[in-house]
Amino acid sequence: MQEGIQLPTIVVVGDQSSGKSSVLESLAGISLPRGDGICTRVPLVIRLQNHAQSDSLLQLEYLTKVVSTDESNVAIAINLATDEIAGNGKGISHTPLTLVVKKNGVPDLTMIDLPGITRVPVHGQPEDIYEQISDIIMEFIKPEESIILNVLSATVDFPTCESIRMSQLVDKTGERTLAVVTKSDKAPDGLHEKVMADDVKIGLGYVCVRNRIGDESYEEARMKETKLFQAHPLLKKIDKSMVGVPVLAKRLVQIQANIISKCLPDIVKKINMKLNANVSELNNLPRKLSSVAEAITTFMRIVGLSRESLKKLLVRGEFEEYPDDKSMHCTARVAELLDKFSEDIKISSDNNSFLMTEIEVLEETKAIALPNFLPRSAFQALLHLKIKAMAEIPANFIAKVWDYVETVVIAVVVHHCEKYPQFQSHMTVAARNLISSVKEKSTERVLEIVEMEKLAGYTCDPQYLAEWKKHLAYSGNLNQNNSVINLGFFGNINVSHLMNYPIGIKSEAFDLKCRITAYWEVVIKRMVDCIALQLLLSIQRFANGEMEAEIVNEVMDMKEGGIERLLIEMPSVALKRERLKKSISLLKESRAVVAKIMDKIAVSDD
Ligand SMILES: Nc1nc2c(ncn2[C@@H]2O[C@H](COP(=O)(O)OP(=O)(O)OP(=O)(O)O)[C@@H](O)[C@H]2O)c(=O)[nH]1
Repeated sequence: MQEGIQLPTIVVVGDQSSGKSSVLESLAGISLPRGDGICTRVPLVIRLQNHAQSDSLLQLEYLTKVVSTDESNVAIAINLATDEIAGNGKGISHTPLTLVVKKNGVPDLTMIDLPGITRVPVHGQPEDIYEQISDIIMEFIKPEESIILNVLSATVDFPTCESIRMSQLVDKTGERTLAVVTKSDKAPDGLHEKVMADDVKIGLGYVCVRNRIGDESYEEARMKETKLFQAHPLLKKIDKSMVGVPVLAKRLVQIQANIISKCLPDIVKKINMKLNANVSELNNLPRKLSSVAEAITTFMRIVGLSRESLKKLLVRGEFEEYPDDKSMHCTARVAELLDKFSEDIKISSDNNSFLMTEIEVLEETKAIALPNFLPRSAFQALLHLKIKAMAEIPANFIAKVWDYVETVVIAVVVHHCEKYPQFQSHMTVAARNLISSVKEKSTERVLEIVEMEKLAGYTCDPQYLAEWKKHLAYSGNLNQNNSVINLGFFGNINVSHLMNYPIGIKSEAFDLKCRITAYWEVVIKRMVDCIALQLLLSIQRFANGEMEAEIVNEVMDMKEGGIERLLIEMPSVALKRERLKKSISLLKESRAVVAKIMDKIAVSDD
């Protein structure tokens, strides 16, 4: 039950003061707290065990305590324990109190006494006392394994009993409900008829009793009970199989044996399930490291595994460790980022009207010189403008790539540290530090590449001259008077805004445009190739060794306590391990006990 496995139990329910505790007292032959107000304020589990010695042994178990007591003090001890669990007032609690009674002659029974149901709160009780008690009762009578012992006072009309209404909610046909009618001595009139009519559908039948009254001894009470049902003119009509505490004890032992044997296979299944779940949870718990040597070996193994995974993902493009997680397929994702980068550079252009930027540049670079020479500085100025327009794109691309690599590295590290969370934070810190410095270096190199392009227009690629000539071939069309003219590579262009410019300026500007256009193609290709190779190199260096070295430095850092600090386990994990170990040993023990019982049943069935 401690492990949340429902065991078959006999749950005693009844309206307030119906005589529940008195019935249990009669069965156990010991005094329990009795009274006319609310007495039972917490679930009281009474475990009766017949034992051979004449001395009885009584023990109370609650919260984390085990308290020994004896027959004369048990009622007081129960009241004190109840006060401790539910407070001194009239409050109630779900926390159970267990009373173990080992006594000669008692039936082997385990029963749970629950607070009596009352609609009206008595002085000092919370307004919602009915709901609180109903909740407790429902919790215990709902499981199919529970047998409901419904205690009804002979003095009341059974259909009006709250306890009947509640047990009917969970056991409509009454097949797991047994009724005990108390106070038969107080209301003998019509009792025979009442139990025979069975208006409230009690599947397991009725047993009428007369409990101990006042200071009577149990023996005295039993004798008076026997006499009552034998001699009373009205009560003697009730069948003898339906009267008296001894009959009740016998019926309960029988019912308990039946439900236990019916529920055992299911209980075994539940124990096994719980056991398996706990064992696998224990196996999955972070491992405990007991020595520095073990910590170093484990650490180096994790570092090695992480490096291997990163090489596969970042360099070799092998994704068998993450077949379904596309975000971890790095070579492909980085290639996509590179494609996007190359697109972004290509579309970065100025917003001026056709040829206007070139004309403005020519205006500003004119000098006292021959007119048919294109000034070199004009091309240079135009090149600078183009580079300025795209200057941020390469650095942003590098940042994006390394941010992405960081998420992959962290995921890999976290995965390999799953069972050793004490390594995780150190490794992720090291990875982040390293990536940030690699990112910085990488950005510097890329900015250098951009800077280089500003130095001078140069290429040995023959494509430049070929493309320039191809574009320039349409230069003659600038002489046309049409507002839209065909300019080959540039398409059909509306040139009405150029009408007032002399043809010489227009031709020079177009020549400049053809040159820069042909050259820009070369620049983009060169830049993308160069940045891509540079990136590949830094990723490779990172995956091949830099990362490992950084992590080892971070973890071995003597100032921070070195590798020893990894031996310290998280308290929550240690607690969980302890709890699981305890639970596993308890479940194994229970499994052995249940197996023994089932063997006994099998033998007796044979
Ligand atoms: N005459 C007579 N009185 C009884 C009998 N059974 C119980 N009583 C009395 O009825 C009163 C209530 O009995 P309890 O056993 O305390 O009832 P309970 O249902 O356990 O009470 P709560 O747990 O407080 O709801 C006590 O004073 C008992 O002595 C009986 O068979 N005959």
